[in-house]
Amino acid sequence: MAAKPLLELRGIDKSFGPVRVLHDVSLSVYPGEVTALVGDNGAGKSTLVKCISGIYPIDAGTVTFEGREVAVHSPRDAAELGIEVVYQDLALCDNLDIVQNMFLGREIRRGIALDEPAMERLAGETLASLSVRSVNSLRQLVSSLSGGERQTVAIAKAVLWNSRIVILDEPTAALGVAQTTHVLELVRRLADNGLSVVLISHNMNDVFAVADRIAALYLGRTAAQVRASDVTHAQVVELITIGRSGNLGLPPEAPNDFADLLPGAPR
Ligand SMILES: Nc1ncnc2c1ncn2[C@@H]1O[C@H](COP(=O)(O)OP(=O)(O)OP(=O)(O)O)[C@@H](O)[C@H]1O
Repeated sequence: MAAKPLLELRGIDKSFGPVRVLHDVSLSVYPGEVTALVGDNGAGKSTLVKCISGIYPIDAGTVTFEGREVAVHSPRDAAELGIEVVYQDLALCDNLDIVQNMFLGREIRRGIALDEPAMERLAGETLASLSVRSVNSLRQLVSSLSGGERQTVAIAKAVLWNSRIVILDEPTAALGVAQTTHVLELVRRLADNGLSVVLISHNMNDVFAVADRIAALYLGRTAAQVRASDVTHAQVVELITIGRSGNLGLPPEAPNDFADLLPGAPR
């Protein structure tokens, strides 16, 4: 596993008017790893992701990408860094087919016409590189796909655009058991291919099935960022519900960032 984070957030604050939603949040995202971002409803996960993806400006804090401080002022800035977010509901257009969805807004042209064969080839290659065999035809309308296939196409779309960091917002929330397994396998494969994956999830089984690292938010603060292999389900539930876990081996008064000093954390 790589020792240096690809993306590092430090001291992130974000308020909406008088409501302070993120306070001094830290997050480190490593290449080749799945980082699960967990927290109760309203903990600030979506807001943090919107800050990372340039939708919301941060009020304070630093964002470092490959060791260099960056300013992400817009989704375009984020896309240029290779940060792609796959939202559960908004990821695809039902009335378009798989190829059209994967190239929406970034179509390949040949003269004034769309280069359909090139787009079809690239879409097919991307799906194949992710070992996706479940879609019958690249020209199938997305409305005819199952929930799991839709997530697969949405994730493949992010990969197609040379993403370095793929942020998945509850990708299995609407899926049954078998489809959840497929999507989690795909998530793991993305990381094994060297991408950084951030997985927002409320499902501890999913988290422990694929995550290398778990970042927990509690009431807009970082409760801890730990290796998944160093914690139990019960400890993560404590981090989510009361903001700390007495059994993490941290001194009781330690600031949450000390979680980085847990055994196995990168130095
Ligand atoms: N645009 C906004 N204006 C004011 N408050 C907001 C805004 N967006 C989010 N909030 C508040 O910020 C807090 C964090 O919300 P956020 O959606 O980031 O949490 P979350 O962890 O993603 O929750 P969930 O798991 O329910 O999606 C909530 O109290 C929410 O009401």
